[in-house]
Amino acid sequence: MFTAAIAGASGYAGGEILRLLLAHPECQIGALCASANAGSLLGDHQPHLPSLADRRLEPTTPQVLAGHDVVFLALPHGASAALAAQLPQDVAVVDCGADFRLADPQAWARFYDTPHAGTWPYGMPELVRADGTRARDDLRGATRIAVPGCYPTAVSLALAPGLAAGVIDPTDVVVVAASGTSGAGRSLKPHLLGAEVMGAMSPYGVGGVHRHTPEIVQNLSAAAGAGATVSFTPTLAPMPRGILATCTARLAPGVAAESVRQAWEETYAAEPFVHLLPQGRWPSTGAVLGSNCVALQLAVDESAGRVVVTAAVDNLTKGTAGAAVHCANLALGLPEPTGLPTAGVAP
Ligand SMILES: NC(=O)C1=CN([C@@H]2O[C@H](COP(=O)(O)OP(=O)(O)OC[C@H]3O[C@@H](n4cnc5c(N)ncnc54)[C@H](OP(=O)(O)O)[C@@H]3O)[C@@H](O)[C@H]2O)C=CC1
Ligand SMILES: CC(=O)N[C@@H](CCC(=O)OP(=O)(O)O)C(=O)O
Repeated sequence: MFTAAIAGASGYAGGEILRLLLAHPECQIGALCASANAGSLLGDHQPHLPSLADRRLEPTTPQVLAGHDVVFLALPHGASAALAAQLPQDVAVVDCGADFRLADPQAWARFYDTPHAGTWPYGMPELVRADGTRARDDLRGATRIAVPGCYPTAVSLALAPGLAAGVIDPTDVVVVAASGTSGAGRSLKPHLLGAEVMGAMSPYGVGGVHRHTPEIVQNLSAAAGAGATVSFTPTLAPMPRGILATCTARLAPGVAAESVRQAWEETYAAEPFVHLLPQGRWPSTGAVLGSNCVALQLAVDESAGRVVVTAAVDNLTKGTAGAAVHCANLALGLPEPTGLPTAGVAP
């Protein structure tokens, strides 16, 4: 058994971590923390978690969080570093924010307005790298882990196999992805007013300025073993959760179209949470809601000379909380799939 504290328990990511931990056979849920909402009941914020409704939220302090085996941080960017620095090194800290995801301080400075906090092992276990290792190799027994962003999860798992196998060109990657509105968190944002979001799709962060761009570049470069160039355009879709990423890359010279799929089949054959769908069936956000899986499909567009890979994830499950629990399992030496759902909620 392990004990877990959750900072950010009143938010979307914190709520999803709690939903998963309630079904985790090895977890005992400890302190639940918030900021402005400290003192209120969890049931005021997470009505879908009735068994925890009467738990009172505590202030987010190192004293409250220490004394647990695992601390999940689901806080706004910039809030994790000071807190983590005051937690004992033997506590496994799993951070859902961006603070420790990027290795390059200059890339951080171009996209974020807080000082670069540092770099922790990157919590995308299935990510394959050019040297054949996977990111999980850095996560077993780790006590500090940076959980990936939701778009980088979909895009990196979609393209890494082809890059690592050299069948697609890392210098010409184009991604357009649609996200549900929960990706933006719970706090009020004018562009997310219901009347404006419902019934409309719109792009944002256009022109290479979205802060997930350097994280995607970092992952695709690690997979390719060479610098990747990525044009990434996010769009907002009228749905509460889910991401559908359409990723295309130029077919590498001399690669036969019919040999392309093999790279994905071999990379993910033994991965419980990455599903390359049978040929002809395409991913849908509706099929992965509440599940810790990414669904993938690919096709070769021979007239354009490009490989098209589509990925669907639930931004709050595989895209955040599921990855966080998966990482905690690795940190604690538990079987990786413990407590994690592969079944979604449909329709
Ligand atoms: N939503 C998503 O799909 C994804 C989110 N993430 C990351 O997870 C983190 C949380 O996101 P999300 O749950 O969506 O955000 P929310 O806005 O829904 O929740 C934020 C939580 O953090 C608490 N909080 C705010 N400021 C502080 C502070 N200074 N100190 C302590 N606690 C604080 C809030 O408490 P209170 O209610 O008291 O204000 C609330 O519990 C972010 O870093 C986000 O980038 C990562 C991938 C995907
Ligand atoms: C729809 C929407 O607004 N999505 C968020 C992504 C949230 C997320 O995954 O990422 P972080 O952990 O890096 O914040 C955005 O585009 O900023």
